[in-house]
Amino acid sequence: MSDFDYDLFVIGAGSGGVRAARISASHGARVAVAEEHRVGGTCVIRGCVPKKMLVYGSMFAEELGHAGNYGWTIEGARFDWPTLRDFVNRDVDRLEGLYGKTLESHGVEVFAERATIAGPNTVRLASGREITAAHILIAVGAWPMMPDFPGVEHCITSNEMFHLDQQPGRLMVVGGGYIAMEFAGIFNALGSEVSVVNRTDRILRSYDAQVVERALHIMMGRGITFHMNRLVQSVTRDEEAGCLLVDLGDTDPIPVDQVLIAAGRVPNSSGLGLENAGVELTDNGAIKVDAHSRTTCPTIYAVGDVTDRVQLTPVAIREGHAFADSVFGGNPRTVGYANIPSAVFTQPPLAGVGLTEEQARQTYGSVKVYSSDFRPMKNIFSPHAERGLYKMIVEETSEKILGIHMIGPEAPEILQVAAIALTAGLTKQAFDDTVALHPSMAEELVLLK
Ligand SMILES: Cc1cc2nc3c(=O)[nH]c(=O)nc-3n(C[C@H](O)[C@H](O)[C@H](O)COP(=O)(O)OP(=O)(O)OC[C@H]3O[C@@H](n4cnc5c(N)ncnc54)[C@H](O)[C@@H]3O)c2cc1C
Ligand SMILES: NC(=O)c1ccc[n+]([C@@H]2O[C@H](COP(=O)([O-])OP(=O)(O)OC[C@H]3O[C@@H](n4cnc5c(N)ncnc54)[C@H](O)[C@@H]3O)[C@@H](O)[C@H]2O)c1
Repeated sequence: MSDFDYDLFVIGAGSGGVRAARISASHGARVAVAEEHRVGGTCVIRGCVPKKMLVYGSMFAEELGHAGNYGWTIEGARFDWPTLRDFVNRDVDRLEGLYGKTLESHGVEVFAERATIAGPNTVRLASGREITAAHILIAVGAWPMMPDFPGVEHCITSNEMFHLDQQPGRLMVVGGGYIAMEFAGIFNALGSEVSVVNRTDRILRSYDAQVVERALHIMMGRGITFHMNRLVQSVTRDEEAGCLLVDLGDTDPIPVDQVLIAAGRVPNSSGLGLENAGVELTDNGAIKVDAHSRTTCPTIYAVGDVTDRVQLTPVAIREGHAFADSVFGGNPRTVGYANIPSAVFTQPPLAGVGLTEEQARQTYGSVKVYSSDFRPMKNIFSPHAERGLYKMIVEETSEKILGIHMIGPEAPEILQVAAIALTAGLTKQAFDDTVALHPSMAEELVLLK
């Protein structure tokens, strides 16, 4: 029995922290967790899960819009934001309960308050109580970055989007990344007038340029307005008109009802008392870690968004699991960051794994690109004549697959399975040898030319 109160104290009960706590406990460690907000963290409470549910809710608009072509008459269809919002938030409550139960059933003690580092083996709770642990894991996530312009206090972040009293009639989204595009898609589908302000002429920078070009074309076709190469100069509240006025510098101020800032998320590392244990930060405020997620203090580890390696839930979970296996399971291991699949849940969604065409050309000089540009059967009945695009980038001689990128209905579902091909190091031939499943959209992947 050690002299410490616990073998492990986890700060933050989000994706990384909950997994690390549960697995460490199952390896026999005595574990406690502090959570200052709600168990589940960003993904469950105000990220992936409620976001995806809003996407599902908003997709009814399109289905209902072309249901008539399939012979359905739907009378009196109308959308009510509070109903969707409350439904989603009830499910978030349910999931929060399940996460809490999982921790409880593994014997993990939960402190529902903020914790900071008081020393290499000591945390201090907001109540003032100090607790000691042989190891401390920092899993406090990231927080929305707010740009510095006059009136930014009138703007909201993705955190507030899940609790809006009313659906904004006019929504302006600032940023061109995942969060910006997903919320633009949701509220466009729900009938809001949506505009996007992006500081460059490129959105979704980490995705394949040709796929992104298609996404942009489709989003504009669906009525989203893009103000490219612009920065918000100021936001003022027009009390009389009951709206916000956004100044982009070169036009008359644009009246909107809400401004969503989606300009990236910064590691949640400030005010954590890291200096009390010699835990160092990188230049952008991320906690410095080695391949085993160990910080510059040997007893303190960090996983997930606070380390700013890849800000995705499955990555935080893997890092938390590898930490627990390494420190308490007698199985030291690291996380592989190659070929992480990801998706943007726009409408239609896009998804990708491996190198984009530009990255592959930069790395290999010359590569082969196979593609399929097709009209999904589902869209034949739709008012949108939108086309899907699938791309496979392969090494020139061996035809080993370097990347797969796609836009079209259900792209994330299809890409998750296709990503296995990169992990397994397959070549294009393996796809050619696979019989098509007809009629499906996924069959385009084994018919690429
Ligand atoms: C709108 C949105 C949509 C997203 N969609 C996706 C998606 O579709 N797919 C995907 O893979 N990823 C998505 N993400 C990213 C994903 O949510 C994060 O990568 C993931 O949650 C990171 O997990 P984490 O454990 O590092 O931190 P978090 O899940 O953020 O957990 C950190 C926890 O620590 C708590 N905390 C912070 N400081 C303290 C303290 N001092 N004391 C006690 N508790 C503290 C916080 O309250 C929080 O609960 C999305 C994010 C957002 C914002
Ligand atoms: N589907 C998913 O997997 C998903 C969904 C949402 C979020 N996430 C994760 O959360 C992270 C954060 O999402 P995000 O969309 O906030 O970040 P992001 O990094 O994807 O995009 C940030 C955007 O903000 C712009 N920007 C930066 N500074 C700005 C400024 N001062 N003014 C105006 N624009 C500015 C950038 O050019 C970029 O377009 C993502 O990196 C991602 O890993 C994932």
